[in-house]
Amino acid sequence: MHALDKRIPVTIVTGFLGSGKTTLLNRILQENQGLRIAVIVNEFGEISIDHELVIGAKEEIVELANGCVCCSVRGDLEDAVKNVLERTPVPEYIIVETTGLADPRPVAQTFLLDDISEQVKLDAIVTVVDAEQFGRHLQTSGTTIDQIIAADILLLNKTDLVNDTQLDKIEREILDLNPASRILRTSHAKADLRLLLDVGVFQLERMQTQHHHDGKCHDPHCTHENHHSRLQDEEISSVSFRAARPFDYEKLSGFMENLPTTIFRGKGILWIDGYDEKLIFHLVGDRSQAVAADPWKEDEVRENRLVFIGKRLDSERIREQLESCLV
Ligand SMILES: Nc1nc2c(ncn2[C@@H]2O[C@H](COP(=O)(O)OP(=O)(O)OP(=O)(O)O)[C@@H](O)[C@H]2O)c(=O)[nH]1
Repeated sequence: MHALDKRIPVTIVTGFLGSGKTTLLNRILQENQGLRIAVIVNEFGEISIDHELVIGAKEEIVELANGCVCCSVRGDLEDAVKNVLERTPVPEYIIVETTGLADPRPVAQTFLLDDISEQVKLDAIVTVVDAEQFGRHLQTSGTTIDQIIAADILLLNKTDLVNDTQLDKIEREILDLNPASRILRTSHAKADLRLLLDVGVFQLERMQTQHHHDGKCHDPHCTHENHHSRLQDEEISSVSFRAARPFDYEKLSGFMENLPTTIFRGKGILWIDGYDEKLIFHLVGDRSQAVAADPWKEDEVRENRLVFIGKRLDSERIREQLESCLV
């Protein structure tokens, strides 16, 4: 901590869907066990899943399950920050993980409000970039560009999935958009946390001078409607599915192998017939992964929770198909 400034540092972690934000968050929580970190997560979609995917420090997590992504989150975020500041003992550090579809700048504005900035100082906006999906993400959503432009620090993540030539090319593209950003290359978000936390690199000027590339939302107090309609322009939506019965493994595998290509992110906590463990499911682009987690606890109500995010999704059809995979 800087000796003269006693305010609590805040890091905003942003980055497109599936880029590795929660992976980074878990790394920070695991490696910084001595530090009292409060975490505020905000996710896209009505079903809360992220909460469970963040390891440890559960009681320190405040979740903003607002179903939408955006600017209107500021009111909720303000409340969440105030709530965190009222805790005893007060946290020594705050991390906010935005949804993959959020422009981090309105989130950052919250920390510049007078009553909050007395106690809290914005340390850095950290943007996680998925090196493998970078090109696709740029095409999918203008938000990717917003997130890169807003970054003080960029984590070029998933370096294990692409070669050095590709990484150099992405780095050049990033620097074209944001020449002042610091870029750290990482695999599984393994960054040196000394370069990431409490580094004091947030630049107010960046927020004031650089505006949206698409001509929308120039006002820092931009409205929910504004951002919401932008998502509609981009036709991005989410489909949530919840069921109190288990999935049949074979049927579900068949469904997952034939997902529409317009889905670019999926995640879920799965209850599979015959398995005692929860299965954590991730889909990013066309790469999917299912990992066994802790067993269901005896007093825990078993259920399936899944969310898919993509463009022009036929939600009825996806729900029907999932329904037919249940036992
Ligand atoms: N191969 C590889 N996989 C990674 C890396 N980082 C994260 N992943 C995987 O990518 C998937 C998504 O990671 P998350 O950390 O959940 O991504 P996120 O940005 O929090 O996702 P959203 O909350 O949906 O925006 C998971 O399956 C991770 O295990 C990496 O560097 N390499």
